[in-house]
Amino acid sequence: MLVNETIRIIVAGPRGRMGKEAVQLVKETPQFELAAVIDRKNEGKLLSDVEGFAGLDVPVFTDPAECFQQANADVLIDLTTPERGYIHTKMALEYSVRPVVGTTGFTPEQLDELKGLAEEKGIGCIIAPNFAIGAILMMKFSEMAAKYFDDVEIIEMHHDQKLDAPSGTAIKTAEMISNNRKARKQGHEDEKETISGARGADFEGMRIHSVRLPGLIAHQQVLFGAGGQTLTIRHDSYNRASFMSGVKVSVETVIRLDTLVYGLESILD
Ligand SMILES: NC(=O)C1=CN([C@@H]2O[C@H](COP(=O)(O)OP(=O)(O)OC[C@H]3O[C@@H](n4cnc5c(N)ncnc54)[C@H](OP(=O)(O)O)[C@@H]3O)[C@@H](O)[C@H]2O)C=CC1
Ligand SMILES: O=C(O)C1=N[C@H](C(=O)O)C[C@H](O)C1
Repeated sequence: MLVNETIRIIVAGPRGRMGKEAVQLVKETPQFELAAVIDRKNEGKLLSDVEGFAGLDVPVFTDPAECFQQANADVLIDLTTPERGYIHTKMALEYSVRPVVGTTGFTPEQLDELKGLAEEKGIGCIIAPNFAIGAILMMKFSEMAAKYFDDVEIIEMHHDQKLDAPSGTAIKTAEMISNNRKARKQGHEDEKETISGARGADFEGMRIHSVRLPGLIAHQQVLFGAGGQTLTIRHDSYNRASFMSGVKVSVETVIRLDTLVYGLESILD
């Protein structure tokens, strides 16, 4: 694909909190064109017939296979649920539509399978647990800090409509920290939970705590501790527009990849 060509995009989950922002991003970006949407409701309608999408005369598909066959799209942006997102991503690759996936909650086995499929097809796929630049820096700084601090706990805080826990960002942060940290049980060797779950999820001996409250959007603190000091690295998303510059870069980048990239840290300069 030539650099200045229009990129035709399918958005899956257009009525969702992130999907609405993604549709808006596609609408306002001159090089992007909305080709169709995948929505479990409104089959056969135009998106412009759905409340909140005036002027967007693109078809709504419930069946993703039909959508990929008919929409002549270059890229899928998926912002749905772990189960649907995996199905959509796999199917998009099978139809040679490049996925940009914000949906979290995929298993390591699913990620491996999708990577294999992208490579078999020789096309790009980006799966990004967090599109916000500040969150990517938080993860990178945490990876750096782990060279100097052996003990770390992650506290992620989200709105109470979130389906997956821990968040995709928290898992990715733990994975990046583990590049510089040896797996090791933290805390007292004899510690006991008197209420189950008190110490959070266990990732190679470091703990991840998930907070869910109305009023929150997406927040994370990475706490490092050593003798006589702590270091706190924190990121906050106060709205969902904060994720959209990362979605835009991902769409522009996925076109020229021939493999699956998991996390935006490797494609940002
Ligand atoms: N990578 C990143 O930077 C970010 C990622 N996310 C992730 O994005 C995903 C979406 O988040 P969010 O927008 O808050 O969630 P929402 O619940 O607001 O939106 C999800 C959308 O998916 C649709 N959907 C649900 N089930 C199905 C199905 N079976 N078939 C087709 N569509 C379906 C919903 O439709 P309906 O309304 O009918 O239920 C809805 O439109 C989550 O996985 C979240 O973790 C979120 C923020 C940032
Ligand atoms: O569901 C959300 O809202 C978010 N999900 C992503 C995650 O699981 O990390 C990204 C961000 O934290 C918002």
